[in-house]
Amino acid sequence: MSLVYDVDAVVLDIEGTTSATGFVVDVLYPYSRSRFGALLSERSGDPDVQRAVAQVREELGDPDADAAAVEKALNAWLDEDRKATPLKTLQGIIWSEGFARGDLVSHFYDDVVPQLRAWHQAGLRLYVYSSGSVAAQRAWFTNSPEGDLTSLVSGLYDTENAGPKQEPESYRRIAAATGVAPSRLLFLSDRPGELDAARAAGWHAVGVRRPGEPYYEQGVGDHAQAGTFDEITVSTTTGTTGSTA
Ligand SMILES: CSCCC(=O)C(=O)COP(=O)(O)O
Ligand SMILES: [Mg+2]
Repeated sequence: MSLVYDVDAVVLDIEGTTSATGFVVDVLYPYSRSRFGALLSERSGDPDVQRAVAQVREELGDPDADAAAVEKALNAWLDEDRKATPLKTLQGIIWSEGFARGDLVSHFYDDVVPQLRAWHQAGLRLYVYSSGSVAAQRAWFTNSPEGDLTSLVSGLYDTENAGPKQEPESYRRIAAATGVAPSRLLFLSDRPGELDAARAAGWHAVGVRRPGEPYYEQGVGDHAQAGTFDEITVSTTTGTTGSTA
């Protein structure tokens, strides 16, 4: 099936779409798991840590949960791969420091970076909307195997600044923030619930189905689908580029 879109911006999911879930789960998750304890005990005065800990306590329904209980909850959510905002905030702090230190280098599928460069060159704006925190996204694009890609990206959205990925309102919020009309936005994701929410907000949506990814067998419902970014032709009749990531 030929996938051709005239839009002004492409919004990218990361895990399962630009990048392998296996890499996130096998490399990034253990990296954060082994560092939650130190973060909670040594950086409890950091405002981002404080905010995330308050959110964990709220989710637990226990305002007095101590550091051990908070760490236990974070590890349980990691085991379930639950995309809880405070978990993602704390992971983002740990990962961005790991990327800056040179412990970590991100992963992109081979077809992704050439296509992002081509779309950017053609005048399309590129945005990211991921459950991973904005700090994690910035580190991810800064520390790619192909060097710093942040100049390709015009903005970063996560569940904290935009809201849950399966709710149409989050996509309306992103459209308003970018100033791009919903009908001029294309969302690429591996998860049908996210594609449904984007479409309900008036966006174009394409499901990316890569063999070996968790949602590959389930498919993307009645959404248009692509196996790689090469299969998606995107052009813009009105767009201009810019990078604010
Ligand atoms: C650089 S973000 C790391 C991946 C991650 O933690 C995550 O939750 C990604 O979820 P997505 O919404 O991109 O599928
Ligand atoms: Mg995903």
